[in-house]
Amino acid sequence: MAQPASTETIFNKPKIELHVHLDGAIRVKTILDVARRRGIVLKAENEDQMKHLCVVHKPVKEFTEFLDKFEEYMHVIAGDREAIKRIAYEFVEDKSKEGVIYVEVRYSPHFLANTDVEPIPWNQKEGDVSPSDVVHLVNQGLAEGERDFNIKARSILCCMRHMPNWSMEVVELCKKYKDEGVVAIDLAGDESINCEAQPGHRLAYEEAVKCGIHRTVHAGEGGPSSAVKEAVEVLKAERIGHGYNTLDDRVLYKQLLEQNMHFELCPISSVLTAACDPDYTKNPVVTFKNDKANYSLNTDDPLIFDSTLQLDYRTAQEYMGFTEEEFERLNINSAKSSFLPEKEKKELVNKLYEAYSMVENSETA
Ligand SMILES: O=c1[nH]cnc2c1ncn2[C@@H]1O[C@H](CO)[C@@H](O)[C@H]1O
Repeated sequence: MAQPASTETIFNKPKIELHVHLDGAIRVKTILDVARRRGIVLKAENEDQMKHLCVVHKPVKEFTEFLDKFEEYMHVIAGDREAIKRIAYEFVEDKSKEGVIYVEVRYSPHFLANTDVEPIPWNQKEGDVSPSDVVHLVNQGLAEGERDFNIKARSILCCMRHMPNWSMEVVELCKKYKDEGVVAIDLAGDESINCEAQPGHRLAYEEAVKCGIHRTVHAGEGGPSSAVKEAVEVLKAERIGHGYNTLDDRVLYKQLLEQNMHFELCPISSVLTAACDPDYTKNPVVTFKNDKANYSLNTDDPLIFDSTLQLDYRTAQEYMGFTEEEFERLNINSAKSSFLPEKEKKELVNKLYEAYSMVENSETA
């Protein structure tokens, strides 16, 4: 994989990030600290060794090879109240250092729980941290981070493709914690195993529509364009996670461009998960940009890709022809496509106009 040559800071201005997994954005040091405190023996003794276990350096052969990386460390954090709160807090600090002023972070509450979850994930013993406790702990960590680092952080709860039985609980948690910063539901995991959404997912998304919970869906990343169509038409997705393979269906793509559908694009992730061609100049992100689509640029899983938002922006600039103007345009579109209530969204958009010294103009996007 080509690595950008320059080290200068690209687009050193306020940014929005809409697609990043909390459990794919944990500090390596934190994994080691928590393992030590809990007496969990890892295959790694230091940060370098741990990084070696968690990081995908070149495009994987199978998407599952990427998802398997989570197995290296999730059992360390899951079921531990202090650790769950800590990763959320540290996440906000890391994002503030990257110049992000608004972030929507996503995770599966079930993946971090050790009770009231069937099956209990990561070979954990039963404990006392339920999916609901997880959401409350993450909310606390994010709120403390917001206060200390002066950025706004909201969260999205993930259903998992292979666990349709969890999805109704996920939407119930979205409802329960609406006032604590949970803004939407997502469907993540391996699309290729289970491309058509199971009834459990469909029912959860119907409930989300009914209750005014915002919706995004991972689709058209490893899966085909039909998964994107289903996400939009059946699951009523308001944004698409990744969506690269939408481009295979020109009619659908044109329709989504006309609808101003927001695509949550993740350049480095798209190459390392082998969703896209390893040659960045041929990446679908270039087409979305050239067509002036509505999209965001995101890290997805910075721990696993050993990346930062800066690296995604630099890659976009060096290999995909991104300009300062395009970075501004896409961030304004990202703010407009955020799942914030209208008033807060407007404030966020205005903050960007101000930071970019632009006059508000509804034609800009
Ligand atoms: O790029 C991705 N595509 C699909 N699923 C993903 C991706 N990155 C992470 N996860 C999955 O979402 C879960 C909740 O955060 C993660 O545990 C991982 O299994």
